[in-house]
Amino acid sequence: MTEASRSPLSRTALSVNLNKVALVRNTRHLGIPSVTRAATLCLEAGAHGITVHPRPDERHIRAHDVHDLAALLKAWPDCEFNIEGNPFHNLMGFVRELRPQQVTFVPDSEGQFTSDHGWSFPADADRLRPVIAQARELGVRVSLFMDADPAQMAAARAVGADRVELYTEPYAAAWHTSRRDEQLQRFKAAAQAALDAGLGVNAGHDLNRENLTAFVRTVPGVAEVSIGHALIADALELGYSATIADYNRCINDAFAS
Ligand SMILES: CC(=O)[C@@H](O)[C@H](O)COP(=O)(O)O
Ligand SMILES: NCC(=O)COP(=O)(O)O
Repeated sequence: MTEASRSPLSRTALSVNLNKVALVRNTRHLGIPSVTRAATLCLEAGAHGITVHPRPDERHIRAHDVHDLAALLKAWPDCEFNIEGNPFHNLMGFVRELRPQQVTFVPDSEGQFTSDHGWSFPADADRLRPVIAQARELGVRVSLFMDADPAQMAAARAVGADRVELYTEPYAAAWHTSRRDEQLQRFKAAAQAALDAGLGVNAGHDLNRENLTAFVRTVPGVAEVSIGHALIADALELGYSATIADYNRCINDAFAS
């Protein structure tokens, strides 16, 4: 995969979350499926980045995976490494040591089943400000995981964040219901408020091949989507190459006139 054949980054970047590859790997002591092999195949197929969420209980991504992926991504200078997690648990050590291109702060508790809400302002402002400053001083872009609430975006900017990641599960859950359009409008308003506040916009959680095109078409300025659960499930059936090609098609369809 050359820079010329990768979808141009002026469009929405696809960052592949590899948590679920590690989850399967961890059920045996055989090292398969390999997280680094999965990353290589996804990047070769045209993904723009790799995301991991090393939870404190190491149920899926383990500390060595984060180090291995950081080393691997050095060979892919046009691609980004995005590490997600709670900056008040285990995340900042990875940030200081590995300096990924992006870190996404997520307000999960230890042992949380999966991410299900964003930061809340003004409640979280004072504790977030110093950790955001630390990461940015290390040259790491900071994205805050946020519910799609337009009223929260200026506060996210005021604490120093570069981007927000809109938590898309409510949109994905509404996809097969009459609330789909209402959710799309809600995310559109939140993204516009973020852009107006000077923030970049990322999005993720339960995005899939059904709901991705409408999201990227309707919600303004989405710089990056991070997708794991559905994408890895698709890859079990289609293989990584065909799966990444189809997710990039979903994104490109959003920009087709
Ligand atoms: C922040 C976010 O939405 C994802 O990282 C999601 O939490 C995936 O984590 P799991 O794979 O552990 O569900
Ligand atoms: N930030 C969201 C992410 O990385 C993947 O979420 P999901 O697609 O596994 O729900």
